[in-house]
Amino acid sequence: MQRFVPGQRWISETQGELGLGLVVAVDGRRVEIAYRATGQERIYALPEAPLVRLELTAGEHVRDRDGRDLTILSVANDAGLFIYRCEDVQGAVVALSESQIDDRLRFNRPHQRLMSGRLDPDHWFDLRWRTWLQGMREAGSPVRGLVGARVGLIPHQLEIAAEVARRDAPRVLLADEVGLGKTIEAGLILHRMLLTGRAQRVLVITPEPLLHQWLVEMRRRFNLRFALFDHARFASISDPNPFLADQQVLCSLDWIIRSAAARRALVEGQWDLLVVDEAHHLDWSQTAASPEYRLVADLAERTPGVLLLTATPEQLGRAGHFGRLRLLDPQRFRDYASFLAEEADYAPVAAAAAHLLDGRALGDADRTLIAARLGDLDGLDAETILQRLLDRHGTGRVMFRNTRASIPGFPGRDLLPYPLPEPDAYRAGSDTAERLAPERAHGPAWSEIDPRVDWLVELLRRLRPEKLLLICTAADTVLDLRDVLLRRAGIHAAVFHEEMDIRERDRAAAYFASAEDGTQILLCSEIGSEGRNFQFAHHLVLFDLPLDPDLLEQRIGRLDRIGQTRRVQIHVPYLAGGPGEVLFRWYAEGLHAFSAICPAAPAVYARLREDLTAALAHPQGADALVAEARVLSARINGELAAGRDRLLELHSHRPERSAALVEAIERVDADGDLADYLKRFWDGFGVEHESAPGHSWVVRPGAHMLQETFPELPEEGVTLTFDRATALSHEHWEFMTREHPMVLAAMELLSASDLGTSALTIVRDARFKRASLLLEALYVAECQAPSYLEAGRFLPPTLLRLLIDESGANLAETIPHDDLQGHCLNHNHKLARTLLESRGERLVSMIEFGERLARAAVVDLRRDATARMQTLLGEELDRLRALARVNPNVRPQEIAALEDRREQLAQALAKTHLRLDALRLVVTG
Ligand SMILES: Nc1ncnc2c1ncn2[C@@H]1O[C@H](COP(=O)(O)OP(=O)(O)OP(=O)(O)O)[C@@H](O)[C@H]1O
Repeated sequence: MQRFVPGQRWISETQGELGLGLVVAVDGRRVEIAYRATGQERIYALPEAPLVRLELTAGEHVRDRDGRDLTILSVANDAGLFIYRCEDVQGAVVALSESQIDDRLRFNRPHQRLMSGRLDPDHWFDLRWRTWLQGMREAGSPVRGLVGARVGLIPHQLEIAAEVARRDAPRVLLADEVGLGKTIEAGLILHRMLLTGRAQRVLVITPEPLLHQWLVEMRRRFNLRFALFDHARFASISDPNPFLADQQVLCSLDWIIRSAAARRALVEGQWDLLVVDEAHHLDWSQTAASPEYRLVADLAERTPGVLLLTATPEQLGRAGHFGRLRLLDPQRFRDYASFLAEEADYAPVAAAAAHLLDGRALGDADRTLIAARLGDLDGLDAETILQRLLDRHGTGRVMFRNTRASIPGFPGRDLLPYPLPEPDAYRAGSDTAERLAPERAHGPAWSEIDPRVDWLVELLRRLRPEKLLLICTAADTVLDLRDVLLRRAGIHAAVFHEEMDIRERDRAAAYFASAEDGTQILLCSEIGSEGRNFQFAHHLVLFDLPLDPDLLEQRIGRLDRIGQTRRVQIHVPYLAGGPGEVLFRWYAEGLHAFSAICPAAPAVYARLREDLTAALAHPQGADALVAEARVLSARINGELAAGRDRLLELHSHRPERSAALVEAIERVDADGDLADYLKRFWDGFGVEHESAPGHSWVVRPGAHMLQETFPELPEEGVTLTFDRATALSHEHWEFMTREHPMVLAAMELLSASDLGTSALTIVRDARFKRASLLLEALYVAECQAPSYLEAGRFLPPTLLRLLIDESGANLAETIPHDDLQGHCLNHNHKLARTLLESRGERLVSMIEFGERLARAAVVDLRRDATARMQTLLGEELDRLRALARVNPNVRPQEIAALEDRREQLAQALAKTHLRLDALRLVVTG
């Protein structure tokens, strides 16, 4: 009789699908086994329990409960438990008690199963084969991580994501203009990095009003479930560092700054990737840095990957911009004065490059200017010169900025000004600030005399039922407006301001968004002007105007963003004759900032700030101010358009590259294989599925499921679609791609199980000799390496299919898997046994033939993968080294990391090993 000891691992002889069992209790007559992978428990009577002990030997591969891949070096016995001495992928030696072995261990030994007559239906063997093919396709795909997101294929976003995610520890500033999809770009980058294992611990920090939107976007578009940390959650986790309890964390900068304990824990959070949204709030000057800045600097110092997001990188001036770049690379951006000098030095070169961009030849002066940077230009075509300039461009490698001008599809915007009489009470005795914001200077009674109130009531009536978003500076104005609208006109308004908590704000935004019973208007304080998505509305009311032009653009960007279907109507009421009119004219006639983005606005504002202040105080100076602003902004816009911004844009989006990405994703989308594959899967597991209207499927647990649950399938079922366009218009349906968690988990479930690892089929086909044997063997070559190395790029788990005949020849090339359809013998145990016993010896030698062939094939695979890796990383290294000589943006650590990566990959690929995954004996006749 076997001696059972708690902690030992056993396998059911008759129900292998239960998975790997763990002895949890034993007495003289019974043993209790828990099968944790399938959530089952069984009690067996002793002594005849139908169980086989799991005994691994040196050289075998195993995974522990923490997911570490280990190779067994030797085995010892400690009071009835096997203790395996193992080596992990980094070469460290560890001891592994058998009780700690991953419950989902693949303990299948296909030849033993086959020989002992434990057979599965053919369709499982078939599904195993298809699963490996799917996995190989995914692992080797150049668009891995970009396919599974529920996003439209917008070229500039895909290119930025592919470029950034490719880098070792990317540290970049994503600075596309407002509403062009920075959140989507960040999501794509982290989706790809998570999927390939390059990142596991991700921290996203946003301003508080954007928390929920991020949470929802990550879940809905990328299937990423972030844990939203606030004070309550932090306090409820008793771990020494509560952040370590979750891998993907979202929290607000506001909360972190308030809580010293949370700040300490956050900095110790061991993140792989840090994302900071609305990063222009991180204030820095040469003499001081804000607490927010200092916190992010601490985090950025300890985190390999950093993405900073801002639509208005220079909102708080050039120094602040430099400060943010410094967070990304403190060595490169060490000194503000040299940064400014370098930038100034660069402008004429970039202006010269603009000639090339326009297809014009370089004049002598421009040629000399560029040659001074690039060396001899003889023999170089325009494309090469531009390429080199891009590589050496000042902030090129760390900053990406796309502008609306380069992205088609925005419907445009119209300005609708409304001059209104300024009440006498506002004019008398008020200073400029008070006249500019009378609603804040005159107490709650302001709404009784302010003409903007009646105007608003009238506008709402006229536009009903169209929705309006109103933005003003202060929460008090929002509250006063809400009251007066209700009192005077019976209009209910939703409000959104900083004194509401996050749930109240989200509720208000949803109330406004609701098409059926939502409010017509949402009254927002400035807090609503950042990051939020309100593009379902087409009317924006600017109840007052901010002084900072970036803030104005943020406000307009709530509606003028991707997804807007109509021209945005910008309604601006202002009080005529006073500073309100001056400010309006400054934007409307000086900067033309309402009708389109004015890239020059921050620079013009910086230069004419004092003149603006003077004209606000003395409105008669407005004409001169507006004229000056018009000339200056035209000039600066012209310079920007002709000069370095076009280089930056080109660097941020190279159409030929992004077109290739779009095409590759479209090819994957169009491939119908996935639907067919999943249907087989669902059929096998007893999951019900039926097609439903509008390119959708309804999938739900069946009455006779193979196991209690199917991964990622809720009890009530789901509606899903394989079609991207449908998924975009039906956001509550699952978008099923090969990167969807259900697909990945199902594949993992099958390949980790025993299902389909041994089968026996009789195939009647005139092409084959009567009663001869063919052995279909599925081998998998696997390179076990730490996931950050992305060894799968060069050698994904690779399926080797062999079809061995009795003479030892491999017929796999001539007879494809799909040709071997027949009658499987899993229910005819008697015939199966007779066959296996009578042909046992032959079978053993066929297995040996197969083994030899597979080993030889692995040598080739290893060699080819290593050569591919050396070539690719060698080229990348050469390029980086060449670049580092001329562009200080290339960090020395980047080069060292790449060299190290190449070395580690070479070692890992050399250890690629072979595993027999499944066997099928085909009897022809
Ligand atoms: N590829 C895409 N497919 C579908 N929707 C998209 C795509 N890109 C962006 N959007 C939508 O367009 C809007 C703007 O995108 P996003 O919020 O990422 O822009 P942003 O640049 O971060 O904006 P802001 O500057 O306001 O912070 C969002 O509603 C987003 O969901």
